[in-house]
Amino acid sequence: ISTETTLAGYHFDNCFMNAAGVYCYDAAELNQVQASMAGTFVTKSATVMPRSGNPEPRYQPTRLGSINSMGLPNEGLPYYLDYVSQQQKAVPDKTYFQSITGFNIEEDEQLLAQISASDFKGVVELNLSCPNVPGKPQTGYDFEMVERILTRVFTVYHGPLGVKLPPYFDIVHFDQMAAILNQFPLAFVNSVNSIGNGLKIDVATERVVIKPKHGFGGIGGDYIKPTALANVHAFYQRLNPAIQIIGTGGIKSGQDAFEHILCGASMVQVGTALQKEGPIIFERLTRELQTSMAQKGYTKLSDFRGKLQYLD
Ligand SMILES: CC(C)(C)CCc1c(C(=O)O)[nH]c(=O)[nH]c1=O
Repeated sequence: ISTETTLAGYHFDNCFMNAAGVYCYDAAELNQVQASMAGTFVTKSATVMPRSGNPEPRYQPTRLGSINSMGLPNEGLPYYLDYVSQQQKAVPDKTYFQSITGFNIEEDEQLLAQISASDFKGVVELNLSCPNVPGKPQTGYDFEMVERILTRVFTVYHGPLGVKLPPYFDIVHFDQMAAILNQFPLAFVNSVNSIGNGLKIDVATERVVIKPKHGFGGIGGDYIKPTALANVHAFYQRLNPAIQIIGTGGIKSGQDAFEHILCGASMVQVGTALQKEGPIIFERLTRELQTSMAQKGYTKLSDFRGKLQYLD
């Protein structure tokens, strides 16, 4: 029974990997994912300049998941390009993901130009949950901006590239976003990023639990699995089949991964549960997915990928 997969034309021995932002800030963290049973890793979203991010506490685990307002702390794109370049030489038979996010179109273009000028041979994940013009919603919720960014991106960058999307909650938004995404030669769409601006309260102290943004932060974990599955399946139903889906959100068991793949995912990313359990989790998740598959007589992911059935 194999949990291998193919994405952007590359083969991966395992369909599990980290979600950007988790266990991917620096070499110390990335080495642990690289040494684990994960099929590959994605770096923390890199920006033009290194960033220290928001004041702590900025991440808190909760009983059912997590809340974070990290503020994009990262070492800057050159640091990650150097690390990936080392890994491409040390472990050449794997393909790596570089996440990036600019604060405007010019920065996106600058980041992609840096990647083109490097020896990077992997896959780019453009994080569209980044802030935009003040007073406007995050990029992923500003549809005209998404179209402008992707038009520019595919004019300047010609390697395999996908986008990390925030969750959508309205069928018309699935339709509108799919109509935009289908215009571009995207390798993949990764749904979902955390559900934005949730609030976790410590009732004993009657206080919020993270410092930035008066305690408001992105929500991950069990809370977001139904939304994640819906976004994965909505885009799987609507996108050109050449655009594959990465499923992220609420995966803490092999069964959760099975559900994402049943909805159409070709790769699954783990955030909150990885943060809690560490990279050893990939052994448990792989074993549990294989068990789910065995119980149903499946031997490979394509036996059931996207085969969610309806009641009609
Ligand atoms: C939320 C942003 C800081 C604008 C982007 C980076 C990011 C962060 C973060 O660095 O706070 N956290 C998430 O859960 N998802 C993200 O995409």
